Amino acid sequence: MKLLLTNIKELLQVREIAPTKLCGAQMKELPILKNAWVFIHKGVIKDFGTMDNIGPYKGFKTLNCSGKTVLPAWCDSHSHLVYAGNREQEFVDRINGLSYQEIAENGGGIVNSAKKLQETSEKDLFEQSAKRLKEVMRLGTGALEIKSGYGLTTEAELKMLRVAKKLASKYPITIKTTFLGAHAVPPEFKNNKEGYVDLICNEMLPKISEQKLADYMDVFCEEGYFSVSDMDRILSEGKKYKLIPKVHVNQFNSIGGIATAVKHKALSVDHLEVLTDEDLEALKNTETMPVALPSCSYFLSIPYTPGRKIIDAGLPLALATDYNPGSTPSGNMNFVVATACIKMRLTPEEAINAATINGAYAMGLSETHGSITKGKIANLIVTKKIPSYGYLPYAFGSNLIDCVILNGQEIK
Ligand SMILES: N=CN[C@@H](CCC(=O)O)C(=O)O
Ligand SMILES: [Zn+2]
Repeated sequence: MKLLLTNIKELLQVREIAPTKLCGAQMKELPILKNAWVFIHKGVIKDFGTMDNIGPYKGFKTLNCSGKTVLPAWCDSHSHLVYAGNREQEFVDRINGLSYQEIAENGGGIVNSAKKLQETSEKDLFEQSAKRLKEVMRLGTGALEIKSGYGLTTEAELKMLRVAKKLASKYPITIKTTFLGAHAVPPEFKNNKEGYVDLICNEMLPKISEQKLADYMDVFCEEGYFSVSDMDRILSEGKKYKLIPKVHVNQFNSIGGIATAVKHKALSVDHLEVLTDEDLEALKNTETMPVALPSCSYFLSIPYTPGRKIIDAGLPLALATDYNPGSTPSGNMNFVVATACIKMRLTPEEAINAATINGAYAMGLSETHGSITKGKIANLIVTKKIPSYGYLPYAFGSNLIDCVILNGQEIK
C-alpha cells in the first residue's frame, strides 16, 4: 500500500541520518521541513521533501495535511499496560491523606494489583489490556514497552508476558517486553525476601528466557522493595540469559541504584525523581538513558525528575508514561510531553526529542523508530490544524491529533 501525505505545514524530526540518541544541547534542535510531503510504501517511510519538488510520487493515494503538523509517533519506553482491574480506592485513600508508601504497607499497592491479576483469566487480561492499548495508539503512541511485575508468581508473570506478546502480534504497534518479577515482595515471602529472589533467579528467569517472553529485565530498586544488592544479584543472573536491564531507581530515595545499574550497562534508568549530584555523575559518559515519568509525579504529587538539570549536565533524557494502575493511570504521551515542558522546564523541542528519538533508544528501537528517516517504520502523528508545533504542549488539555498512521496505515 502506497500513501502520500501532502501540504504538511510542519514536518517534524526530519533526519537524513538519524542519531541513536540526543544528549544535552543537541536536544534543543528539532529539524523541520515546512510545506512538506512524505511518501510511504509497504509500511515504511520511503521518501520526503518539500512541495516544490514532489518528484515521481504524484498520483498515489493522497492525504492532504494542509495546515497540519506531522511528526513521528511517540515512543513510550516505560509502561505497565498489562494489568487487571484498577486501584481507584487507593486514589481516594491518598486524597484522604495516606501516602503511596503507607498504602503499600497496609497491603495495597503492587501486591493488591498482583492479587487481582492472579485471579483474572488470561483472556480477560488480554481484553482489558487491549482496550488500553487501542486508546494509547489513538493518542499517538507507535512503540511501547510493557513490563510484567503484577504477577509475582511464576505462572502469573508468564501470563502477563504472554498477554503482552499477544498484543504485539494482534496490533500494528511495536511492543518490547520487560520482565519485572522484582516489582514487590509477595505476601507469601513477606519474611523471606531472599526466597523470592531465589524464585526469580532459579525459576522465573530460566522459564521466561526459554519461552522467549522478554527483551529486557527490570527491578524496582527502592527502600521497602529491592535493595541495591538484590538488584545486583538479579541483574547478574539475568545477564546469563542475555537480558539487558532497564530499571526503576530513585523514585523516592537515592540508595545507590543508579551506579549499580550503570555497572550492569542498563539501557535505561527510570524515575529519578530523587537525584543526587553523585547519581548525575554516575550517568555521565555512559550509554544508559535517564527516563523521566512526569505523569507519575503529577498523579502522586511527588517531585518531578530534574530534567532541566539532567539535560544541562550534557546528558540525554527520554520521556515515558509509566502507565500503570497505582501511580500513573494514564498512557497519554501528549500529556507527558506537555507536563515535561510545564513542570520540568523542557522546551517543546527538547520534550519532543525526548519522546521520540530518545524514547526509541530506551527500548532498543533507534534503527526503526523515532524520526522521519528513509527506511524507518511509517509511524506518524498527523495533528489537527495548529499554529505551530509549540502549540502541542501549550494547549495541554486539548486532543490535537487528527489521525495516527502505524506501519503505514491509518488506525481507527
Ligand atoms: N514504582 C514502581 N512501579 C510502578 C508503580 C506500581 C504500582 O503502584 O502499581 C511505577 O513505576 O510507578
Ligand atoms: Zn514503572
